[in-house]
Formats: sequence, C-alpha cells, structure tokens
Amino acid sequence: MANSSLPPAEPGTPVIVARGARKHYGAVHAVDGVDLDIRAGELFGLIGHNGAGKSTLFKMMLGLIPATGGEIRIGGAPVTGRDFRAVRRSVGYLPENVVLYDNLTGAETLQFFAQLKGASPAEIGPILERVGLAHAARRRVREYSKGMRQRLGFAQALLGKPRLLFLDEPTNGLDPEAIRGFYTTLRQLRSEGVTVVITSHILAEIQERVDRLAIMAAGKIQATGTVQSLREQMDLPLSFTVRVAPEDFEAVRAVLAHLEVEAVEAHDDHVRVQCGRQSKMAVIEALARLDGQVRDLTVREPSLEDVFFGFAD
Ligand SMILES: Nc1ncnc2c1ncn2[C@@H]1O[C@H](COP(=O)(O)OP(=O)(O)OP(=O)(O)O)[C@@H](O)[C@H]1O
Repeated sequence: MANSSLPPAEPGTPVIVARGARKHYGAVHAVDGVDLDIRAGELFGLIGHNGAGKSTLFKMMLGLIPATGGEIRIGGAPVTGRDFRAVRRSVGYLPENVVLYDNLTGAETLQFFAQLKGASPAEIGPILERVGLAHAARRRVREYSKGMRQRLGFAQALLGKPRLLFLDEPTNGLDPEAIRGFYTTLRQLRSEGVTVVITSHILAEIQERVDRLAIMAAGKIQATGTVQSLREQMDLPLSFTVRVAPEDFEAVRAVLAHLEVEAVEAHDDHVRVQCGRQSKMAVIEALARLDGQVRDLTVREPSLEDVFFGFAD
C-alpha cells in the first residue's frame, strides 16, 4: 500500500489544483498565471516548446521553488505550507537532468535515495525489476548507457510508493522498445491509483498514451483536454486519402462537388481530400456511392503536432 500522507482520492477528483500560479524571474515570466486541475488516477501530459515553463511549473508543484503569485495545492495542501512536507513523501519526481553518482552501483544509488526519502530498502529489488535494471544492479553507474541512467532516475522516483509522480522528459534517451515498456509501467501504476504528470517533446509518443494533456506556451496554459477534444477545439481539417485509378479521379471530384470540402488534389493513385469535421460523414457517404471505383479509404485526424502548432505558435 502507498504512504498515507497523500490520501487516496476518488478517481477523477482534482488532486493538483493551480490557480493563477506565477513565477517571474525579473522580466522573464516563466510561469504566467496558470490554472490547472489534474485529476486523481490520470496520466496527464504537459507539452510545450523549450522554455515554455514546464520544468518551472513542475518545480512549483513540488514546492521546490516559491511562486511569485497564485496558489498550487496538492491533495488540498498548499505546496508552500507546512502540511505539504507530509504530502511530499507520497510524491515521486524525475527531474529533467537527474543527478547520479558515477561511483555508486545502481542498487547503491537507490539505497542512497531510499535513505533520503525514508523508503524501505526492501523496495529496491522490485523497483529495479520493474524498470528493467535488475541485471545491472551491481554495475557502477559510470558504465550505464544513457537509457539505463534514465531508467535509474525513474527508479528513484518510484521509491516510497508515491501516489503522485512528476516525470520531466522521462523518455529522453530511451529507445522505442524501452519507451513502450516505460508506458506499460505507467499504465500499471495508473491502475494502482497513481496519478502521473509527464512532460515530453515527442508529441507522437505522447498523443496515444495520455488521458489528458495541457499545451503550455510562454508561461501560460493555452489549452487543456483529451487529444480528441483539443483537435475539436482547434477545428483543423480532416484529411482523406481515396485510392482510385486515375481514370476515376473526375468521378471523385463530381460526387464531392456540392459538399463543403476545402481541397481535392489528384496524386498518382489516389485523391487527397481535405474537409472540416462537420462534413466528414457527408464525404464518406458520397464516396460510398463510388463503390467499385474506390479501392480504399483512409481518414487522417490532425496529429497532436498539428494541434500543438495551432495552439502554441
Ligand atoms: N532560475 C532561473 N532564472 C532565470 N530564468 C529562469 C530560471 N529557470 C528558468 N528560467 C527561464 O524561465 C523560462 C521557462 O523555463 P523552463 O525551464 O521552465 O522551460 P521548459 O518548458 O521546461 O523548457 P525545456 O523544454 O527546454 O526544458 C525560460 O525562459 C528560462 O530561461
């Protein structure tokens, strides 16, 4: 069971609440009036350009740097207040650049962090197993690859059975297989009731994996929601690829002629159609009339990258 200092919350109830959170460094408004509700048991993504303010917001949420203004509460406790010390024990944090000691082995590293956190040394073996480092437990960190160091950083964040995890760029340096394994572990943690907040620059990686996300730019949250709801908010066009023989290109144009479509372009063996979401079903119905001529049809939703540039630029 997890520590009781951050009490288990009903899934869906806000566990992190930010209201007007600000951090100014002189003229640099690193975090500039952030309102955010992160719910218990969700896998929440925070994305933004370099310098958008993500790491600063993380550190504020952890109570590591004082705010210039506004308030952040975790489990109801203001992160700058006395009660937060107890809550902090149920929070795991993987900083963007985790500091590791080259002369220690993986197991010794976790012993060191376990002491700092007041976590039981009995957790170390299972955690090393969980992050896929059991085989390297007795090797010195000096000999670790970048991906192994990152796994060890993740392992230290898991000490103390946190109910809330802040992971700043956790997949930095991981290969595709390791990234897949990492997200499997996150889903297991979520099923155990852990709330996970993660930042990443790799939008393709995050878009299918988080429950909700926030897009941050210039210290502000520009949009929050599921990937699908952000797509709908941005109202970017859908893209159809209609595979037809060149002699049928005109037939495609003809059935679409009276519909609201933004573009119809002929390519080697297909026609590319762009339309607003509201026209999607009408376009599908029209193309279905070309049964026999249309060989295949794919509909592409805007990617998170498309949505991101819409909100963050
Ligand atoms: N200690 C500091 N003193 C002065 N400015 C700072 C400090 N920490 C951060 N900043 C500035 O605040 C802004 C936000 O930085 P932050 O590291 O939070 O961005 P980020 O979104 O995490 O970026 P990245 O994706 O590159 O990690 C930047 O302009 C940065 O230069």
